[in-house]
Amino acid sequence: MRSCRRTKTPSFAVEAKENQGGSPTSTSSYSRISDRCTRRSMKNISRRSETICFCRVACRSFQIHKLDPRTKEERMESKDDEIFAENGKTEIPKDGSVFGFDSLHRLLQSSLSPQLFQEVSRLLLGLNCGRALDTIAIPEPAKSLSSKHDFDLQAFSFCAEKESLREPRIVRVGVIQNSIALPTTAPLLDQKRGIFQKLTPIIEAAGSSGVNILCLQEAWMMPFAFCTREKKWCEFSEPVDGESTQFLQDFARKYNMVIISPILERDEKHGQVIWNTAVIIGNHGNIIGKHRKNHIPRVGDFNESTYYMEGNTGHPVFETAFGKIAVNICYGRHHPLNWLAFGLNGAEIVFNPSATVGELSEPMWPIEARNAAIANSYFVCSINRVGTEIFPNPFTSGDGKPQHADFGHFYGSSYISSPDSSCTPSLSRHKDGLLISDMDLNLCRQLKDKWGFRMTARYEIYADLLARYLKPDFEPQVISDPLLNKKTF
Ligand SMILES: NC(=O)NCCC(=O)O
Repeated sequence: MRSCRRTKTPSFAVEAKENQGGSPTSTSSYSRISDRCTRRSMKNISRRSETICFCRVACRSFQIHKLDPRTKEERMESKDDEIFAENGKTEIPKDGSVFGFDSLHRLLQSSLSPQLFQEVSRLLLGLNCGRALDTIAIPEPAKSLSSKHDFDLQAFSFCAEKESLREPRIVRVGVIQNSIALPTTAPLLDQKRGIFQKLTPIIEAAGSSGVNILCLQEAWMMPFAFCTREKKWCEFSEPVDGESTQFLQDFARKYNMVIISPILERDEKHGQVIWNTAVIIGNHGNIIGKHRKNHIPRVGDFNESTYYMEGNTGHPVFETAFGKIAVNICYGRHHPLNWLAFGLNGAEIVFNPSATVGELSEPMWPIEARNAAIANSYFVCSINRVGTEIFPNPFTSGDGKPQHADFGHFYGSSYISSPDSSCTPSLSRHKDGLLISDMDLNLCRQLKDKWGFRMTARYEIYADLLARYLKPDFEPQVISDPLLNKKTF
């Protein structure tokens, strides 16, 4: 078991700050306030003190502080010309970044004074055991893999209170987000092998950092071609013990690591039926079991029901060497009962491997998994793929949009939520990444004891409602105001 120590100035944090140009604030930084910014901020604020305060925050948001790597002096670049076009409208960067930053968190870190950033982070990410999450020092081999192969690498640690009768149960979890390796026009086998090759250094980084449980993104071994409705993409499907599983089994054995591998599954024993499945590979390289996605999207270009069936594996929890885990695949995150069922079966960590795009779901992304972690007293690891995948033939989805050849931007932003409502910052919005987190699983029971959600849940009244609701003669319990349809004057 790892010990859960609080380090004062983790070297990784300092480095990350330098990389992001997060230099300390000086008052002179505020003096370069652009006319445009001043006009904009003054428009709606009348009181002088408020105006100054607002200007400072707003204008710093559009100025980028960078440390010159040679002189270590602060350079400041104004970004507002890049952000606002002539007509005053924002231009969304095509690369998927947040105006040149990997994430909103990093934009804020670079733009706010350290004190403001600390308070903003507290409000956005919450506190774990009353404190901001610690970063953990990442081993050198992983750091050099991340610089060589240009993937985002972040690591945090969730603590629990010390208990008198139980030892801490700290596990190290890793999640990987990635873009595809080759264009969707390349031969299918090359595409799949290209992804294997791309993922190898990221998985190596996880293994060499001592990750105990690693999860990849939904259908990681193929482009997310389900928008097209073309049947040729079915060729990517594999049996549970197929090539992709074998590829990962080697890493599981090498690093004594449980690996969750979400694939497109072909069930050769049942008439070639296709499923969206997570294979759970044990830390000895054995296959512990599988879970098939329960809820299939019927939204936008997510035409997934053309390809695979609604899962028939229930809500299994897999008892592994490192804890009880479950997998709620992508669209299942919109279904609170799906989350609940994994919790009722005793999950301590639920992984949510996903593939979703900005226009559709980005405002929901930071909320749903975090809410599930709180409501069910378990950890949730949310993973989303990255990049824009362009397909050879344009398609439509009956929603009035002109034909197009891509889903839109998969916005990455993988993150981890804790039952105490705190969460990590998210990985990059546009780059591959590995997010590592230590978590003391004792926190799950501690939160159950604190909030008593299980004890106050009143499942019987909901079981009764659901049983009635499922009957064809169900009548909703609505009590109408008797005066509704009467004239009262
Ligand atoms: N892969 C998948 O189920 N996507 C649906 C879109 C969403 O849930 O955001």
